[in-house]
Amino acid sequence: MSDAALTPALQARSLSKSFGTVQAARDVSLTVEAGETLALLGPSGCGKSTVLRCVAGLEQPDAGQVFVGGREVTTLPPEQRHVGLVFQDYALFPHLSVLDNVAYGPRRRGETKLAAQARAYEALELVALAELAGRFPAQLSGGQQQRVALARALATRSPLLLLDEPLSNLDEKLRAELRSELRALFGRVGAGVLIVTHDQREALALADRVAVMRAGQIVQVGAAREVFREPKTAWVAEFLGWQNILPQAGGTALLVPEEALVLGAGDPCPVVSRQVTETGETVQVQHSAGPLTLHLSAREARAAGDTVSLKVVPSLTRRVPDDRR
Ligand SMILES: Nc1ncnc2c1ncn2[C@@H]1O[C@H](COP(=O)(O)OP(=O)(O)OP(=O)(O)O)[C@@H](O)[C@H]1O
Repeated sequence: MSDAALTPALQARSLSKSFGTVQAARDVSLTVEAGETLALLGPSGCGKSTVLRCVAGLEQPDAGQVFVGGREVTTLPPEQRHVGLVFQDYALFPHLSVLDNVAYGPRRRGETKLAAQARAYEALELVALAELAGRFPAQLSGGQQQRVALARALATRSPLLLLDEPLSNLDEKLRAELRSELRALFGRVGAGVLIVTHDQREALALADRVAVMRAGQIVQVGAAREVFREPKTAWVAEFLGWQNILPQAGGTALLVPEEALVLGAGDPCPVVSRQVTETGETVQVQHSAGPLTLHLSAREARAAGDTVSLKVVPSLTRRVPDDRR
């Protein structure tokens, strides 16, 4: 492996940033390896965009350092950092063709018109839009415009791509389509990708690793599946969509995954509420361990009456600190 492949695409070291009395980022450190996608995931206002903006050079951190491809860029302006940016409002130039929108960056950095356009074509091919190169932004769908914005970032050939909620302006169908396209695209491009999102599904679908942020700090980082399967605290579990988090004595909580629930065994538990879903029903039952939510198939739902026999397999549950307040 070459040195370039070993050098991380991004290293952020102990970044802190305050706005007045709001500490938007507190001692945030993260690494994005070359070819890796890391999702920065957290609720609205937790500081995700602030971290991204400090990395991009759109915000100057109060403390900490930023290295892109091994080069320190902490005090450099955005255009000298060699990063590709894609933001929520991916504002394309309306008066330029798709090709010229994508060629704009390379052109500004001094490439000849021909070289810049060749590079733009290459980037448009990566996002499967080369045949629309002659159109103007107003003649494209929202999803196509978003792909042009991506192509524009790809045309920079930066070792690091920064994406802030890149799919948030699209409808659900397009989001689902682009999600799977993006993952394949990131794989082909080989750049490191830092993607900011508050959408758990997006993080799981797109990222190799996930860093969960809360109130300016990273509270858990790891392989995406591992973080979703093994949240370290009750707050992280709740944020990631876990439904069965039972408060316990001593400031802890019991995490009960669905696979720890065995239907048809154990005590009969009263059904407290039930809701029809696409695949069956979601029911809440009162178990001796506490209230539990479970998803029943249509057949199981038909068999369930006012009570459901339910056993919790203790070895599949986990006790974690309850830090939700
Ligand atoms: N330029 C600014 N001036 C003042 N406060 C700011 C500024 N930018 C961000 N903040 C504050 O810093 C905190 C973190 O904001 P940030 O935009 O980084 O959060 P976020 O996690 O990206 O949120 P969202 O998902 O809603 O975009 C918030 O309390 C926000 O109000």
